[in-house]
Order: sequence, then C-alpha cells, then structure tokens
Amino acid sequence: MTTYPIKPRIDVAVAVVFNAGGQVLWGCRPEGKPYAGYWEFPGGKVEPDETVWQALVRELKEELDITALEGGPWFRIEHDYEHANVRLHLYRVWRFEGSPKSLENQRFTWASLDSSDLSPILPATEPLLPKLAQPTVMALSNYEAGFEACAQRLERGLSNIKTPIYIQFREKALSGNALIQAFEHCYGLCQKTGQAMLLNSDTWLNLREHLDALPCPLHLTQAHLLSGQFQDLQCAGASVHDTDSLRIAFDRSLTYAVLGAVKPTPSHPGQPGLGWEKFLESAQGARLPVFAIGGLAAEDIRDAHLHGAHGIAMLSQFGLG
Ligand SMILES: Nc1nc2c([nH]c(=O)n2[C@H]2C[C@H](O)[C@@H](COP(=O)(O)OP(=O)(O)OP(=O)(O)O)O2)c(=O)[nH]1
Repeated sequence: MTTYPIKPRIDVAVAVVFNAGGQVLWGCRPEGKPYAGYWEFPGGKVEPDETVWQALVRELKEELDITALEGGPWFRIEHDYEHANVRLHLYRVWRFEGSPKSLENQRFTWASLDSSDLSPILPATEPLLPKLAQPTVMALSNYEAGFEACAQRLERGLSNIKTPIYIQFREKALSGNALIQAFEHCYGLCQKTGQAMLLNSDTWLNLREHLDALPCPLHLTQAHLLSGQFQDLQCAGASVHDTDSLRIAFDRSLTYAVLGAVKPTPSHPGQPGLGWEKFLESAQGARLPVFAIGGLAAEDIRDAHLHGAHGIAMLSQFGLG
C-alpha cells in the first residue's frame, strides 16, 4: 500500500505594515527556509497558545525589532505548497514603534503595496497584491435623489481626495434621458479625475441599449451574483448580504465584495444594521477584500479597518462637509 506524506496545515500571521507615506514593509526570506530569496510580508507561524495578533506582534519584534501597536484583520487565504498547506491571516498594521532592523539576517525594504519592482514574491502572496492595493473608498452615485445635489457632492468629494477611489454608478430609479445625463456626468468626472468607475449591474440593464459597449467593469447586485449572470463581461465585485454569497464572490474571482448594512440607514428603513462584530464574523472567512456599507462616513474608516473591512462604501456621506 502506498503511503503519502501528510503535509502540515499551518496558520501564519502576515503583517502588512504601513508607514506614513503609504508604503509597506517587505522582507526577503533568508537562506535555510523554503522559498529562500522570495519577498514576503513579515510574519510567521502562529504558535498553539497564541492569537494571530499575538503571533504577529512577536514575529515583528523577533524579525525586525518593531512593536506593532494598532492594526486589524484584513482577510484569510489558503495555499498549498509542497512543504505545507498554509492559511495566511493577513493583517493591516497602521501604528508601530521603532524602526526596522534586520535581526534574522534577512533583507527588508519599504515599497509600494502592489510592488512590481520586487521579485520574486511568494506564490501565495503575489496574486493578492492587486486586491490589497485597490482603493479603500467607494462612493456610490445618487443622481436619482437630485441631479445637481449629487453632481456637486461628487465633484466636491473628488476635489478633496488625493488617493484613488472607486465610483459606483448606481441609479435604480432613473431611465431614458435622465439616466443618460447622469451617466455622462459621472463618466466625464471619472475620466477627468482618473478615478475608477464601476457600473452597477441593475443600472447596466437600463443603460445598455444606449451604449455601444460596457464602459467600465460591472459591480454585480447579489441577485446577479447568485444567478451567475454576466459571466462574459468584466466584473469587479459584488454586493453581498451573507456568507454564502461571499463564497460565491470568491469562487467567481471577484476583486472585492461589499457587505452591509453595518449601521441603520435611511435606504433600508426599520432595519437595525449588522453591527461591526457581525460584520467581522462574516468578513473574516471571505478570502477576498470586503467593503463595509450602510450609514458610514469617512470617519468610520478606522472602525472598519479594526473589524476586517478592506474599506468603506458611502452613498450620501461622500463629499459632505
Ligand atoms: N510571513 C509570510 N509568510 C508567507 C507569506 N506568503 C506565504 O505564502 N507565506 C508562507 C510561507 C511559509 O510557508 C509560511 C510562513 O512560515 P515561516 O516558515 O516563514 O514561519 P516562521 O517565521 O514562523 O518560521 P520558522 O522559523 O518557525 O520556521 O507562510 C507572506 O507574505 N508572509
């Protein structure tokens, strides 16, 4: 009878440490470890008596002599290597003490998150980079509540923001000329500011007879995600309301999911909202970045990051104030 070696399953704490300039800390795996010479985020195995955060704090101290002070879970992903099956618990660290030193003879550097200048990067980590580096703010259009008010809000919001964001064009109630006028304004604004536009799949159904081709990637509604529609079109992400849908979003190789509503919101009257703890529970197993939505404003981003959200999506709060 043939016997097969049983590969260990290891839980790994992975720290994506940001500096004030938005760069992240990369380490190069030292000689003697599997994949020596490959770049990775700092971290290491979670010991049996540790939480992931404790392991992360310990590894950053042992490897680089820095003390992680504040951070939050991002998402988890599994990968089968020849040497082990690993479950990577990615954490974002945005506050730490000390300046990194090489304590284990490893090279390290600060570089961008989507680092194309570092090579090679560990096989489980490299495909995650475009997902991690995508915008952390999504603004949703709302021209149907009033063209001028929405146009001004988006223009003001975009003139104040210095980082890339997503703008999702989502108009349930508009049709005909009003829909085209709103689309043209939003599309023009994204072109002018270089921001990435997404088109809600419900809105696309009303808009497509007026356009020659899909103008930007689709954002799927949960119903379209579940029905498997639009497989032949470029889809960036999807709205989801439960963990089953998060699994489908991952299986469809989407770049992100949007989960909510986290807080009570006028768009869903009478519903209490998930709350951050329930959001965290669902987002943890998602295997892809999850935006939080529902009654959120720019000042909620820290809470969002503490509770496993990649970022926040805002309907009426974007561009206010
Ligand atoms: N730290 C880290 N590990 C990663 C990343 N991507 C990835 O696939 N891994 C894998 C490689 C390894 O199989 C595993 C980490 O285990 P390790 O051997 O480096 O952990 P360790 O520092 O505790 O090692 P050891 O000294 O106890 O052997 O996770 C990443 O970006 N960062």
